[in-house]
Amino acid sequence: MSYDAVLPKLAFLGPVGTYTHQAAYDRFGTSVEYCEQKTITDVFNAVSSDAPLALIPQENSTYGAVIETNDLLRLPMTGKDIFVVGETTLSIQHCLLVRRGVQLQQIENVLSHEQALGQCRNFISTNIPAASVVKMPSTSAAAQALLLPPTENRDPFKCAAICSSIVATIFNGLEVLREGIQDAEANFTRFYILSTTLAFEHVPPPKDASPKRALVRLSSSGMAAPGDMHSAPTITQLLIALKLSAIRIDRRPSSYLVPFHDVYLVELQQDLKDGDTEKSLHQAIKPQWISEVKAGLDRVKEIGGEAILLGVW
Ligand SMILES: O=C(O)C(=O)Cc1ccccc1
Repeated sequence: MSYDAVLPKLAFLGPVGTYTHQAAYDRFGTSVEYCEQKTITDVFNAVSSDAPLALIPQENSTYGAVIETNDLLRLPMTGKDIFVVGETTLSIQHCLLVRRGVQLQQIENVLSHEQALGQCRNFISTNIPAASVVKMPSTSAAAQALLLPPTENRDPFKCAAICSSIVATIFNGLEVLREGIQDAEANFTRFYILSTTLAFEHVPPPKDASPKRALVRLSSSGMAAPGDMHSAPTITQLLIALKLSAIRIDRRPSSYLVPFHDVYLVELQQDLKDGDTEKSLHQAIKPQWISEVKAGLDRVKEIGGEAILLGVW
């Protein structure tokens, strides 16, 4: 009789060696089956009853929001339940990776994920100013592209990838030319853990306890025509009605055909109340926090706003 447990599947931005993969492994270790996806959108779309967990990058401490992630979260998730059920942060040190033997002065193209290219802007403009930057779906995919045969458009012996130094140990034939090339010494990326239900059980607790958080999507009513925008609730009115502490706000254009009609992705954090200690907050019961957030969303709806719960952790 076999006691092998069937592990839940976790979708991540692949191939192996991406920062998303490392962040996922730091949190989930061997408790899940890892399923690599080509893009952040593919990761999002992979979340299903077959793969109930996923990890996607959400923001970087130097380059800011991951737009692709915010744009996936801003759309009403019609017909599909995907919730943010946790967050995890990774310290990021980028390296410049090349085909073995390639020198800095030979590099004409620098390939990487948009975030990594943005986090190394000063390094590129100071050290390889003539190089063009090429956006790739992930840092590891950029490294893998260096191993492809030369084409009319791209000679891998004139290219470099920005990625984690771990990638040099995964793919043969590549070497690290420079290390620690990110513009800021302290460089962190925060990832969202996604799941099919708000109360998915297989998320290991974070190493450091943190207060309860939630992610909500707020907007004025999408039915407002351009002329009616003045009567629609403002972001200040929406936040006042919510009556919960907002710790981050990202603004993106809404999917409605009203120019400059925006949605706000608002991260909330549970407040300390009389008698609460930091410790009790960390141990706070999730259903109670969910009720507090839902009551806030109801208050937003009462003043004519749209409010949707995107996650609780
Ligand atoms: O491409 C990767 O490795 C990712 O996981 C996305 C990313 C890129 C750069 C910094 C953080 C996350």
